[in-house]
Amino acid sequence: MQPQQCQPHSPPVKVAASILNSDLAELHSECNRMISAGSDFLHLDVMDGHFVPNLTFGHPVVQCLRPKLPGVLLEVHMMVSKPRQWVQPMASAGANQYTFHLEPFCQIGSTGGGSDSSSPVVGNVDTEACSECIRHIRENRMRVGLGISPDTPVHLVFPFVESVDQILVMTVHPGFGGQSFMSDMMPKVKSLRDRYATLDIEVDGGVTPDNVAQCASAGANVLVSGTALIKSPDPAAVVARLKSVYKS
Ligand SMILES: O=C(CO)[C@@H](O)[C@H](O)COP(=O)(O)O
Ligand SMILES: [Fe+2]
Repeated sequence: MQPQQCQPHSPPVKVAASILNSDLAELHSECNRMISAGSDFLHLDVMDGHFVPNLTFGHPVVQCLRPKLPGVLLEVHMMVSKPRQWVQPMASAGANQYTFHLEPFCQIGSTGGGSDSSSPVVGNVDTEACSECIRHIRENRMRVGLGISPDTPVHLVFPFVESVDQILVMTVHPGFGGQSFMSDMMPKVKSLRDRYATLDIEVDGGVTPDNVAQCASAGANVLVSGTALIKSPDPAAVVARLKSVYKS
């Protein structure tokens, strides 16, 4: 595969394994398997059944995993309607990065799309409440990620970029692993990279070696991959293929 021309000066590529579709009965060993395969960190998808129509796990699971994964960065992807509520419990449990969504701080418009609150947003962001959540995450000594669902315009995160560590552009409608990658999210990624040369830009949902070139050329440098890694007989080869497009 020809090295993909990716954006100049982008920060280094990182692969985060999403364990959502792993054998949750063997979660600890699945996490170790993903780290041994070369994943840079773990992406734990927390869902509350309100923000998205699915329910997964919360801070008690993080608390159990933490001592068994020394030195591993744990990102919690908070697909929850009240992101501020879980900041302190997750920090106490040992999460290192708290990635929450903008949508709970927005006036949800009736613009079709999904029926849950992760569905389309027409704007009117409660800037102060979102900024306060960011401050609260910082006070709890975690890295800050801010995510947008597919129907949320990218410009809504611009006011927050300088105060967070990472912006997450969802490339599926949040709620489930194993969905198909949404290529039409790449203009959002490019719009962010064109403005913010050193920002960590994360893509999450359906990312595989078959579509990673699009992510690289748009400017994403943090790749969340779940099914493509978890279900592979050789996850190390998948990690290598994901990273290979970034080698100049
Ligand atoms: O947040 C989500 C889904 O809501 C993602 O983290 C997916 O769980 C990633 O899994 P794949 O789409 O790569 O299988
Ligand atoms: Fe996720």
